[in-house]
Amino acid sequence: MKAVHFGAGNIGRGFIGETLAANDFSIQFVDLNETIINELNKRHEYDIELAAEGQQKLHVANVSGINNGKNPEQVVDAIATTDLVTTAIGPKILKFIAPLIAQGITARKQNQNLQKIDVIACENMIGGSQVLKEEVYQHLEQADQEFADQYIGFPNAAVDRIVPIQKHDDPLMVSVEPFKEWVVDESQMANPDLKLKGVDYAPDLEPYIERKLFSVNTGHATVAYTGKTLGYDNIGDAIKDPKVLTQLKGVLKETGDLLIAKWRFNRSDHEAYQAKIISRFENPYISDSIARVGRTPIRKLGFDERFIRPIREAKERGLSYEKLLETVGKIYQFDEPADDESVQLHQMLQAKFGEVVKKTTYLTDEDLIQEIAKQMDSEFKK
Ligand SMILES: NC(=O)c1ccc[n+]([C@@H]2O[C@H](COP(=O)([O-])OP(=O)(O)OC[C@H]3O[C@@H](n4cnc5c(N)ncnc54)[C@H](O)[C@@H]3O)[C@@H](O)[C@H]2O)c1
Ligand SMILES: O=P(O)(O)OC[C@@H](O)[C@@H](O)[C@H](O)[C@H](O)CO
Repeated sequence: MKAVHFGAGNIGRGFIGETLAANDFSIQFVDLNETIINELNKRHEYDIELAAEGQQKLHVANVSGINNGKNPEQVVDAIATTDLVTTAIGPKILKFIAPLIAQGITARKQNQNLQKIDVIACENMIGGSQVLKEEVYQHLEQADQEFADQYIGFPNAAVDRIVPIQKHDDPLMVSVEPFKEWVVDESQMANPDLKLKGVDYAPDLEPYIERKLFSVNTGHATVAYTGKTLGYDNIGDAIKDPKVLTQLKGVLKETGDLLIAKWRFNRSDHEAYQAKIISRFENPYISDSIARVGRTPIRKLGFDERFIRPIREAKERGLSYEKLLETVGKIYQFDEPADDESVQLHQMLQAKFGEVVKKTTYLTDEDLIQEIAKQMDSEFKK
């Protein structure tokens, strides 16, 4: 079996690669990073280290790389004959790889390749694969869209494993936490016969992606933004501060109450899920920077993202969202000169806070906009 995977970065090599290799796939990684691509083509293998006692090593073999900046035609050829396409490249990058995926689909039609395949976006976002589908369809003629409707699936997915930024002499080596969870929406698959071991298939992904995004990622971002305002640089140090831990627990209580009300999760199971998340953030074998976890703050303030969506839905249901709101106020203070969105956000702060809230969150609820603006004001006065 063959897979084409876009994004040979942390989660790409550290989780998707591991899973595909364990299912006997050969993997063609697509990336712009010349060093990584050259190493993949030189060695055709790499190691993963588990960030836990014993630091067990896992081996991934049968891999190669394509630089899509230099050899886009090789990516099209690879998609034309592959059994699966996956991505872990970042939500904002999906639209840039969509033309290549579209050309690959067109090539499959021209070659009369009627094997059904799925394209799975493994990004931290709601509806990632369907968003990618919309981008891909913009580059397909009507007849090619009809072909894709029949033979290409775009099932949404939720992927959970903490993989920090890597610092090793070996550029392919990747250290990952032992925990991992990958769930795919079975109802959206074109080829449901191809099931991977190590992946869960759900009839409806929404409860799983919301539980993951609004627990792991809302919680993680809360540690990052609260920790940053208190002068910390990494997650492990920040979470040791009782103020950060209290804020995290407060936020998880609010998203937990919402998730339980909305999806009927069992409360004690959900509390165990939350406790596990806190212990994962405390993992002493991982050094994860606040710069990484807080990256792209404007994206994280999005309408359907990890803070604004639970706030909107908690408000609709008359549930508390006070701690979420407090954390949102801190996001606007996130100052990371190497992060383009952080720099942009700071430039936006010249305008009235209400205007900044509208531009970043796309909220139209005036009361909520003013609540957030007031929170920003009080955070900036601290
Ligand atoms: N790291 C984690 O803990 C984790 C866990 C779950 C999900 N995710 C999600 O996975 C995605 C990737 O995150 P990551 O942490 O692995 O990031 P990363 O920066 O380590 O990896 C992204 C890779 O994409 C490549 N890339 C960027 N633009 C490209 C382009 N136009 N064409 C080809 N390659 C390009 C980069 O060179 C990089 O190797 C994000 O959506 C993230 O939210 C990350
Ligand atoms: O990747 P982001 O920027 O959406 O979020 C940063 C981290 O919270 C995230 O990468 C987590 O480590 C990951 O989602 C854990 O599964």
